[in-house]
Amino acid sequence: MKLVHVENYDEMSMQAARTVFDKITSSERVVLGLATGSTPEKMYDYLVDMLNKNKVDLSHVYTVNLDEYVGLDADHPQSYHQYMNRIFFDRVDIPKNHTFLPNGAAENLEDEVAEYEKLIEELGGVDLQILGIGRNGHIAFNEPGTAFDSETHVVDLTETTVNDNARFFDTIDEVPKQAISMGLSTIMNAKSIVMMASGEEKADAITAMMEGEVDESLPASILQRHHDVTVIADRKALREG
Ligand SMILES: N[C@@H]1[C@@H](O)[C@H](O)[C@@H](COP(=O)(O)O)O[C@@H]1O
Repeated sequence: MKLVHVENYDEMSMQAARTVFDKITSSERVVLGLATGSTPEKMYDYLVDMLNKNKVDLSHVYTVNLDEYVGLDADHPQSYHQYMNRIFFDRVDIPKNHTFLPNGAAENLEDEVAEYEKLIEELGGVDLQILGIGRNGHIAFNEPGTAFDSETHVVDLTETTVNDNARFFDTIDEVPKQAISMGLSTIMNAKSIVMMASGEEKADAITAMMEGEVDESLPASILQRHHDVTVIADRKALREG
């Protein structure tokens, strides 16, 4: 695991955006694994600026998102589909049929998770996976206790995660209690991984991920077994004062 120390959230975002930009502009074809949440927001802003300023042709770019809430239609303002449109897809020219998220409103969720896992394989796998990390060490929506060999699956969200995500919904009752998430083995299949972490609230998870036991109680700890993980973390997430 390579650790990139940065000063603050802004620098973390810029550093991550540069990594994605370099991957896009140095590849004939690239499959990006994309994340949601508040951490990657500024990374997308910087990346959009870089791509548009340099007039980069994006017809060779494919994207698959880590997760989507169950029970929200793709046009629900708080769905990750809409998050991605707002923050990225509506601002750059990646062909719309090259971008994929799980369908959280699928009739048959078990079919949906199997199809999504198959889609990722058919795309040739993820070349560069962007990750955030939850306070409890979850990645995507793989909560503590998720099997390391899990593929794309339906997950029950913990109270911590539901409460953390409540900020995006008007009432706690509206917050979805389940999600479709790439599994931990799905994530580990990515050729390269970049994790972003900013702020004191991520410090325990980051420390445990990098220095703790590789154990299913800390989903992110599986990343210690991956051959190419870069963690871009700011001083507060590293408790460097
Ligand atoms: N599914 C997302 C994760 O992908 C994200 O990493 C996590 C942390 O979110 P934030 O970056 O807002 O702290 O929240 C959610 O659980």
